[in-house]
Amino acid sequence: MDGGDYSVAGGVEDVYGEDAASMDQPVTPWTVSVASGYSLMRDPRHNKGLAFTEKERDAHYLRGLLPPVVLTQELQEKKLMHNLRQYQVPLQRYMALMDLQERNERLFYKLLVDNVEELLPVVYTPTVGEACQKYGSIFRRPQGLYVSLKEKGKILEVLKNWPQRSVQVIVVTDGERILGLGDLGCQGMGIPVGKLSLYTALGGVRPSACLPITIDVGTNNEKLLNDEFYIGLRQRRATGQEYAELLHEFMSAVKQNYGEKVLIQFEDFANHNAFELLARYSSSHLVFNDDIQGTASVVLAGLLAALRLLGGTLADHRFLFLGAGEAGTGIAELIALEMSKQTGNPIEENRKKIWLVDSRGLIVDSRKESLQHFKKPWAHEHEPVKELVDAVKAIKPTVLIGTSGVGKQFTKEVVEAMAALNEKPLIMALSNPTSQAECTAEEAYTWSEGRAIFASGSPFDPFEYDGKVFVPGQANNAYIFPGFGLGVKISGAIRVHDDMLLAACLASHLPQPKDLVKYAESCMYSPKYRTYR
Ligand SMILES: O=C([O-])CC(=O)C(=O)O
Ligand SMILES: [Mg+2]
Repeated sequence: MDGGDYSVAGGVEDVYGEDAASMDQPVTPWTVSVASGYSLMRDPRHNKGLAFTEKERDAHYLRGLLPPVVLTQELQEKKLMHNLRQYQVPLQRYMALMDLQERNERLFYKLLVDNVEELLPVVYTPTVGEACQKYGSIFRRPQGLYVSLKEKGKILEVLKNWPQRSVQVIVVTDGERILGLGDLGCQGMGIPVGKLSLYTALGGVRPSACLPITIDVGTNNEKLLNDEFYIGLRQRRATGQEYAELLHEFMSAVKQNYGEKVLIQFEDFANHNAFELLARYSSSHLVFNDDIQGTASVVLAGLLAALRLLGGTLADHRFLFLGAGEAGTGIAELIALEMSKQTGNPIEENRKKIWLVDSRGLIVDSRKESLQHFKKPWAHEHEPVKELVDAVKAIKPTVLIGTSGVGKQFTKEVVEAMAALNEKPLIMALSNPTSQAECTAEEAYTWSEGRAIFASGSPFDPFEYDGKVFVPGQANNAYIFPGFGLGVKISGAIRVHDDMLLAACLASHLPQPKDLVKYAESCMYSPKYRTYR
């Protein structure tokens, strides 16, 4: 396939001329009719602000609606970055960026693409967590689609209210476990919105193909239930059959409305629903659970990279997790699977090298009866151990991974125990946002006397210890889902398999990807302004 062949496998045709593939051709700024004048300026998808050219101002009835100057997109970008940097409070930057997204979508993505490192922590973790907590107060224009219990029996109609027809990726949450912050109910919407902005900025999936959805079945968060600015249903969470029926109607309606090939990313569901939803719909829909599968791929990729520093193969190491939910068991299982690929040993054997601690202590066989099903494969033979630090001393792991959603659990004692056992202890504090990280970068480096290899879910600044600068790694599923999603879309896949996740962590093992890269690029959205005829 050469660069000029843009036939797309996944039913992902560039109807609105948004992709790099059609950059050189002028386009008609379609809304329902041709947008012009005032309405063109108010349409975030087509608005260019002061960058409308003289010709466009004449042709599209914009004369007088704008001051005389014509700016380049680059100058607009420079101005906006300057303005953003004036805000000291991250939430103010978040709100300014959301305003920009609603005003001038291409400029928003231009900023995001050109300043990823600086803006990722604003539109995404950790600031998005605070935004969700305060969503009711900072709420301006609604983003995404809200499906609540009120819409039961009418979900297909709700989907049809969404203005875009060519949706390719849906990120959906029910808000029950937003990052490590717990149940934020309907205010979880910030998460699908943030995730999908990365689908566009990092994965090149065009904005019109992205649909953020929040399913509101109530909340058990008392604070929100009593908050006069809360935006969701003011009732406790529906569970059991009522919950399952709403989700089933939703999943069926999505397939009916958007077809077999729409990618549905489950995000921040509570453990008790996440595993079940993934199992239930993975054979009938193109579904992907970011917290289970996305996190697992990124962490495995990180481990494989870290092995170059640690030495040995995966199977030579012992792993201890704090947290046995979606992320913990997802990562553990993918590690075991990769060990099997490498050694040929049965997966049951490999699981024995991986130990998990939950809120009740080390997961051991004597607890098996009372364990939730996703924890059972990790119940190995051992006497009960209550405290993490004792589990470290008993199991002697080379790798310690935090996925507990609870901050400050890797205490000085725990890190010191890891450092006493290992020349280079590998410590991953993956819970988000920063407040929930099991330890900070500074703590990991200091308490291990500069010997730890450290990665976290939320970003930490480089840290200087004993005259040496340590740059922490970030192991966040943001490093995989946008590219993974793009790959799924352009390959036309209709189901997600574990092998695809392994392939995503081992991308350097793929055959020469020269033409594939060209092809992928041609399918990717470009935030540069288009010329309007
Ligand atoms: O959103 C993030 O930063 C990573 C993630 O999926 C989570 O913490 O649930
Ligand atoms: Mg998540």
